[in-house]
Amino acid sequence: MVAALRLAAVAWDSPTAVSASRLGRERASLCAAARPGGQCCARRGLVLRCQSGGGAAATAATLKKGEAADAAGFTVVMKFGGSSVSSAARMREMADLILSFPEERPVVVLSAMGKTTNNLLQAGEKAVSCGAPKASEINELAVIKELHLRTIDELGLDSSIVSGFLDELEQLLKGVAMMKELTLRTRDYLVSFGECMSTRIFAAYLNKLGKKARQYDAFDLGFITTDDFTNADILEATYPAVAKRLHGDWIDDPAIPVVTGFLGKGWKSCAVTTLGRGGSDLTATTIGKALGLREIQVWKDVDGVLTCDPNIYANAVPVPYLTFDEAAELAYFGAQVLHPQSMRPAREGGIPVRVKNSYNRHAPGTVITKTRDMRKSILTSIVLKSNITMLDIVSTRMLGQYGFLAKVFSIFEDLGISVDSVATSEVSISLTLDPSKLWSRELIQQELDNVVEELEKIAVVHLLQHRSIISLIGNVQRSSLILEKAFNVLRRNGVNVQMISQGASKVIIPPLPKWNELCFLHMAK
Ligand SMILES: Nc1ncnc2c1ncn2[C@@H]1O[C@H](COP(=O)(O)OP(=O)(O)O)[C@@H](O)[C@H]1O
Ligand SMILES: N[C@@H](CC(=O)OP(=O)(O)O)C(=O)O
Repeated sequence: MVAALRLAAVAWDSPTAVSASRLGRERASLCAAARPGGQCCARRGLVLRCQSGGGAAATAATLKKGEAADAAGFTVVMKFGGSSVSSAARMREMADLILSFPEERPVVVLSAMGKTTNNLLQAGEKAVSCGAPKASEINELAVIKELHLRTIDELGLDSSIVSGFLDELEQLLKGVAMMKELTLRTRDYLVSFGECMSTRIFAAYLNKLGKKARQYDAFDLGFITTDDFTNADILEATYPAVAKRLHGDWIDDPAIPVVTGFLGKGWKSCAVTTLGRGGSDLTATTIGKALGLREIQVWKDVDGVLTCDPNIYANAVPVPYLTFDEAAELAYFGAQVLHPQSMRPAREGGIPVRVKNSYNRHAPGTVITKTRDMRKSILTSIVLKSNITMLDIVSTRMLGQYGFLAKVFSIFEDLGISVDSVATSEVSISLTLDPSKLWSRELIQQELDNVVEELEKIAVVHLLQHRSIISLIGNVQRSSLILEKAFNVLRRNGVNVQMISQGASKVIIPPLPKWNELCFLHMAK
């Protein structure tokens, strides 16, 4: 069972018309890419080379589990997050870690170094208002340059591996400053520099160590996505395309693939897309499914998935086993440790996911599989999601019950806003909104105003902001025990629950308003 406490969700998005094509043409340039044998590959500008129908070489069938290991020699995906590749020292350790498993034939997936993605986003925000002459002086740009050049230097590599990217990045920020806007599309292109650089550095370093490696940009490898910039979904064509390319390259010239996490190519726009924050986990599980590998390893900076966020409760301990459903609920309801969509390919491919600590490689970590023995399990994990927006919608009975529910959800569909958790009675609905679908602060209020205005045509609406959701993920067979304990704690702490729901997956409990008024307690299996 899973339980979650939600207080309030706030997120925003800018549907600003994409007007980056000129910028794209201006910025499209060729940058050196570290490849075995010193070859260079072309880096795309905002618009990538596109194939008809978005199918992108999707001719091979996805390999069944185990087939790829025989055919191409790959056995596992090893994904290293930003904290695992944050410096030259960390990159050395990760190379050593990979080489310490000589029996494995890994596909390596990397995130951007350290906080690079955050720095790129901040640099972009600053560029919008700083004016073109000042764009080169943005502090985050200097931090990014310094980190990558220092890493290259400390690893004894050639600065040309990243210098083209750094020049292009500066140009791009000047372009943003000139345009005075940062569209979602440009934002994705901007953050792609992080993964493009980290993978090139790491592949070059492995090559320097004599371990043949080949760098891949996911958007060239076959990751085809929807055109939902900043939060794109992976399309089915990705699996056969990725399998065909990795397999074919291995047969031609065996080398460890080092793939950019987080990135894809929009099937209509052919532009760089990103899979949402933390999306490299999804890249890893997608490759695992595409190649039918034995295991997907996700290397983090903690000893696996913990009983709760260690930043909230320092004594959190690792959870040894989870099911895909539990892990997905946990991630969806706010645990930062895994990307919410990342379990789907692993579940579909039946490939175990192991969450490991790159700072403590011998710790067993968490193994995530389809099923597990739940007999001794009570409460597995607690997740907090803050800054939740909640709506209480009470029917004015102008429509019948069916008509009322249908109308409410069609309003959300029309406005493109995702609903997170729902509790209903005959004449009312309480629901929380998914913050990840909303991006810009101004727009969120505008969008909320639109929702409320539409809903008020058929209902009395109360908008509650700055709520939180506590999700309790646990054994639904023990739900009464879990809820008894949870409510005792909440009562003792003066927290009033405003909404309760249990996920259909039967692994979660949910949200609360401010800390002393729980708006919703969600429970899932
Ligand atoms: N339930 C949880 N279990 C483990 N880590 C959690 C949990 N909730 C939040 N976290 C945070 O997630 C971080 C690990 O994920 P992440 O930052 O994505 O690592 P990386 O960037 O290296 O992939 C931890 O450092 C921890 O602070
Ligand atoms: N670099 C991206 C993608 C990612 O997955 O990062 P990490 O693995 O460090 O969470 C981000 O920061 O969102």
